[in-house]
Amino acid sequence: MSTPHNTAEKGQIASTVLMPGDPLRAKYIAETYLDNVSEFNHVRGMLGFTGTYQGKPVSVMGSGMGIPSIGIYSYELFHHYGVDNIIRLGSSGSYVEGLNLFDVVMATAAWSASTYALAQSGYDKDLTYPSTQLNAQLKESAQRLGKELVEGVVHSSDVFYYHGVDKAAYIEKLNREHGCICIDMESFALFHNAALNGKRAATLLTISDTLKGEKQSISSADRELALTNMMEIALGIL
Ligand SMILES: O=P(O)(O)O[C@H]1O[C@H](CO)[C@@H](O)[C@H]1O
Ligand SMILES: O=c1cc[nH]c(=O)[nH]1
Repeated sequence: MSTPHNTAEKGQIASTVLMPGDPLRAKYIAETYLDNVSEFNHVRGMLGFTGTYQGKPVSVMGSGMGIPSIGIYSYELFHHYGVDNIIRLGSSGSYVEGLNLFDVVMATAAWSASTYALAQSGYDKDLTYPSTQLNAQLKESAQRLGKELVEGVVHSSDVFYYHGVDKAAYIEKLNREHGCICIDMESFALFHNAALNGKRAATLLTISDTLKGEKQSISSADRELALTNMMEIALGIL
C-alpha cells in the first residue's frame, strides 16, 4: 500500500492529519502533544507520526515547502490513504499593517498564480477554498481556548526570493485586487486536492514575518515554539 513517498500501510494514518511544512515541526507536535506515538514515515526525511490526543487518534506529517511538495503528500493522504481532514499549520509573512508577529490567521481562500490546479485537473480559476466545516470547528476551538483568529485570503506563492521586481508594489496589488492579507506557499494546492477528492482541508498560519511597513521576523529557533497557539487550536477540534 505504500507510495514512492510514504511507507505507511493503510490504517496507520488517522482520518485527521495536521500538516506543518517542516517535518521537524511534525516531530515536535507528536512529542509534545500526543500519546502512544508511532512513526509511519521517514522517506526523504518527511516524518509522519500517528498518536492520540486526549484519547482521539490523530496523525501529523510534514508537507515540505511549496505547492509541488504539498501537492504530492496531501494527494496521497486523501486519495491513497483515505484521510478525511488535513489541517495545514504554517508560518506566513503578513501583507497588511496591523497583522503582527505571532498573530494566527485562518485562511478563507487561497489565491495563486500557480498553474498547479490547471495542469492537474483543468481547474482554471485562481482561488481555491478550505472546508467551511473545518473552519467553523477551528473558530469554535479558538473561541473555547480564548485565542484570537484573523480570517482572510492567503496568497499561495511559488516564489520566496523575489529578484529584480518591486515586491512591495506586488504585495499592494495582491491586497488591493485579491484581498490577500498574507503569504504562504502551499494552501492553494492543499485546498484543490481536498476538493478533487471530496475531502476537507483548512489552513492556520502564524505570522513569522511582516512584509509591509516595518520589517520584523521571528528567528528560526523561536518558530517552533511560536506556533503553539495554532497547534492548540487545531488539536482542539478533535
Ligand atoms: O512554515 P511553513 O509551513 O514551511 O510555511 C512557510 O514557510 C516556508 C518558507 O519559509 C514555506 O513553506 C511557507 O509556506
Ligand atoms: O511564504 C512565506 C512564509 C513566511 N514568510 C514569508 O516571507 N514567506
